[in-house]
Amino acid sequence: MPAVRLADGDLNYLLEGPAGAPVLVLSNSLGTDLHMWDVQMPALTRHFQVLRYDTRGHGQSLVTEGPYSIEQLGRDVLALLDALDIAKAHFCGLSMGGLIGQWLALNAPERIARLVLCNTAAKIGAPEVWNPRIETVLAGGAQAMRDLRDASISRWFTAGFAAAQPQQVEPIVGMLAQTSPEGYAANCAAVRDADFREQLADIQSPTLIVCGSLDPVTTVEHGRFMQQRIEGAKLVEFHAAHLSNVEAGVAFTQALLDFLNQ
Ligand SMILES: O=C(O)CC1=CCC(=O)O1
Repeated sequence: MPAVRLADGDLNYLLEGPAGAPVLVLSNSLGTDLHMWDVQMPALTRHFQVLRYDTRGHGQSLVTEGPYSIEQLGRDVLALLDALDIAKAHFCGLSMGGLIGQWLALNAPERIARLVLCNTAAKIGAPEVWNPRIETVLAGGAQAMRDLRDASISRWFTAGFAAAQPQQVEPIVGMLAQTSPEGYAANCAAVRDADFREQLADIQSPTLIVCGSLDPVTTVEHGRFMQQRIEGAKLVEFHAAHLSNVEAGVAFTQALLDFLNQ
């Protein structure tokens, strides 16, 4: 797979779709990789050059010493755009990817055309959630990553979807088992430390907020909080848990296309 050389390692990416089409960047959630977007790709690449990448600490990308920060992960995206000579792009991020999207829209607004914030919040969870998880994976390594499986499935998918669609669920949870414990812990710290609640009103990019009505992590209320503060933001809600792009696949992709093609 292609990679861009950063100062401290290689960032893995895929760029697919017709040359000359507008660029859409897709940013993964914690414990997944760029293949979390596979279900969206056939439809999106009819309209866009889709640039998806493995966030630092995930997939085939560099794993450097943690803790990371959302600013660091946002600067990785800017380095990726610079390396590929992309001046401006649409950005769609889910959960941690949505935190990266908020940082980019606030700190590099000239690079972001339209912004899609999926299953995310201005602040996700509390240190009491993140610190024990960080300690557990750093102490337990690969086995601890495998042990996250059941709890992760129950946050990421509704019970009905997980039971009915194992062929969709298994590849995603497989990404978690493949994630470096050090990378995962470093990204948990980035999520723990991010808080955009006081800055949301400064976001100027046209914004779509996507929520899962059964998301136990980043709730519809978190989505409405963002919508109330980002001028003109639209909100759509799907019957889904945290990974709404997988669980509500077709409807999610259509909402994304409707918004980006406006
Ligand atoms: O804890 C989870 O697995 C859900 C989550 C929080 C941030 C993120 O990207 O995913």
